[in-house]
Amino acid sequence: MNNQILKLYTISQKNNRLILGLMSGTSLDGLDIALCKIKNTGIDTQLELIQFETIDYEDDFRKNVRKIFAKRQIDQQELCGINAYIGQVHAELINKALEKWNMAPSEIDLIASHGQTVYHAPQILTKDYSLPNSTLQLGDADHIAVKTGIITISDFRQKHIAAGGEGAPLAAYGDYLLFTDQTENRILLNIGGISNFTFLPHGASELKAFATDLGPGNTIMNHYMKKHFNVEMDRDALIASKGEVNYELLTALMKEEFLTLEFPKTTGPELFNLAYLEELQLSTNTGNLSKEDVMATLNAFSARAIIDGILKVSEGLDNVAVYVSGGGLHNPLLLQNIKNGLPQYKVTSIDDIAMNPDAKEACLFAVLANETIAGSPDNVKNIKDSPAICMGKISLPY
Ligand SMILES: Nc1ncnc2c1ncn2[C@@H]1O[C@H](COP(=O)(O)OP(=O)(O)OP(=O)(O)O)[C@@H](O)[C@H]1O
Ligand SMILES: CC(=O)N[C@H]1[C@@H]2OC[C@@H](O2)[C@@H](O)[C@@H]1O[C@H](C)C(=O)O
Repeated sequence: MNNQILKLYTISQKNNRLILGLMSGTSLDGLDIALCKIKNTGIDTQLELIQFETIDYEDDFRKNVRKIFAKRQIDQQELCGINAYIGQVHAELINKALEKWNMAPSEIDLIASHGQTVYHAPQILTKDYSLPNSTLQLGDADHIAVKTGIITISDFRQKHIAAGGEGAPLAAYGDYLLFTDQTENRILLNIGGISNFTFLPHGASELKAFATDLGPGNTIMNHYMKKHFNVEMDRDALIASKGEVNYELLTALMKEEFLTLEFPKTTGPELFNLAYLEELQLSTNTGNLSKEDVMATLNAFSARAIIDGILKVSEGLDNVAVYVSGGGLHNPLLLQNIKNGLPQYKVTSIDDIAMNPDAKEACLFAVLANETIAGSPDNVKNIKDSPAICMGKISLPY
């Protein structure tokens, strides 16, 4: 027997597993690395975050990925190279983190690697029904396994699509296992590049859990800041706070068909991008707005799409709490706009239920890998409109 298969078997039998969850989101800010100690599987899963680090990407990395990111026309040679390149860079960043934490690769049981989404193409976005739902995450895990010496589980989204899903959001699986409460109806809102939530009805409810994307989180704001101020984000909403919302433009932004579709649904920067904004500025004659006013309007747009989604899912329910994670939590104006639209609910950081808001997505991939190795599809059969499956591919280092 290949000794790596034996090792994998041994890991699957362990009581506790040390799993490094990796997330590289659509904001391209950095690689989130969460070292998780995971005990048990299914609804008995217990996760302890041992270490967490976001290692910022170098500008060269962003430049390379942006050559193909969310673009319909690209150079195939670059696509091919960038797949290997991301795998190599991620492996280097993992080794750097382990060194910083004074840990040897042999102490880690598994890596759970999300990879870098470069294109997301569910049929509801493409409207091309001759091709199936599809999504592409790069950063080949064989590079990660070989360069770190750690067995790596990766590419989680393909099986979701193969089994009938859109490949996202996958957060429902981990959220359901970790955060379902017996009495509280929970909405776990994540504001990354794209905003999404997992709805977790309380334990005795007839309703089922599900996750859905809502609309733009930070993505259009980031792209606008890059183009007009050559920075990656509107840090602390300093620019948006100086502007005023333009309601004509906001109304036009809110008319996008995606926002009216039933849950669950997924989207990406393929739809919510600068071209989307610029077209609507033309059609509403708001091309001459100040940059501050545009940013204030974009901030209000992200908040409005989130508020509408939350109001829709929570209609008629009591004891509802909203727990926020992702980078958008650090945008004070965005959070205030969301709170203003939901005065009836408690809206707080997911820190309140013992999860680091910046580490959450990386931890969720560690939970998915834990299920792949030691769990069962039966553990996640109660999630609405999501196939009951364990996901991910296995890369062996030797
Ligand atoms: N201090 C801050 N002020 C304003 N915005 C911030 C701040 N800190 C983080 N952000 C926003 O959060 C973004 C990063 O969020 P996060 O890492 O959750 O996104 P992601 O994981 O890349 O996205 P996704 O979940 O959609 O894949 C930044 O690009 C920025 O827009
Ligand atoms: C295709 C893809 O990478 N989607 C991401 C993205 O970032 C947020 C939102 O869009 C969500 O659908 C998803 O990530 C989270 C982790 C998910 O799958 O739940």
